[in-house]
Amino acid sequence: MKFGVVVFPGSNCDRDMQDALQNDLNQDVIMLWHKEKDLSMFSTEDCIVLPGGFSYGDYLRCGAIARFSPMMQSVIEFAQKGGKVLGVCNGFQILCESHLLPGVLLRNANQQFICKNVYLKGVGSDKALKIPIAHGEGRYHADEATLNKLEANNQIIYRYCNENGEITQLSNPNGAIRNIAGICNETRNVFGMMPHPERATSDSLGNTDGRVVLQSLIMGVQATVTEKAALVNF
Ligand SMILES: NC(=O)CC[C@H](N)C(=O)O
Repeated sequence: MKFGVVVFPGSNCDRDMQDALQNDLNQDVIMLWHKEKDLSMFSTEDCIVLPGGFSYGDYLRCGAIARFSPMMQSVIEFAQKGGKVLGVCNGFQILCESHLLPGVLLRNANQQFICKNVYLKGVGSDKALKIPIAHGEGRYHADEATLNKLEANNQIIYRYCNENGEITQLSNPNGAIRNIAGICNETRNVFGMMPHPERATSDSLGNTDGRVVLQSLIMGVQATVTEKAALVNF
């Protein structure tokens, strides 16, 4: 499995993602400039990553301009063929703006940029993962019908929780509806999350919980059997 990491003007987590995948998880990584369009070196077993950052300075809405980059047309076609796509933070915002994932990311409830460690729970898992967030527009929102569909299809992959894995209002850092931190599409090949697993993959960073998240992409498994069911195509 190969990874392609798309670099937009204003991306700032592209090198972190490359480093985490290459050096901490021993994967092949190709960096892709957003003005390019060629994804012919990737098969549908591979994964294109849209990293975090401030593409186009977050003008209009986060991700609203990056969505029109030439590379995004190829990413959309790649996803439609069943190729795997992961969007982290700004990448998640771009995936929602591109309609590869349902819903939107709104300004945080407290109107502040929030940069801290939070806890996440994978669907069906008891273990809380400690992963950093760093965003100003991370409050996931969708209409009731979409949310009910996401729940029914097990598409809500990660929710904010407390240290003990309890999903509470206090453990929700940005006011995201139903504590949603990450979702996947119906066909389970496009995945977006606000927290940054690539910032938590090495002992030198003092946290390796992000490895569980990225490993699930690589191995096609999640930490638990239930999570595996939820991420069946990963
Ligand atoms: N770390 C990031 O990707 C930041 C995302 C986006 N620019 C925001 O502030 O919401």
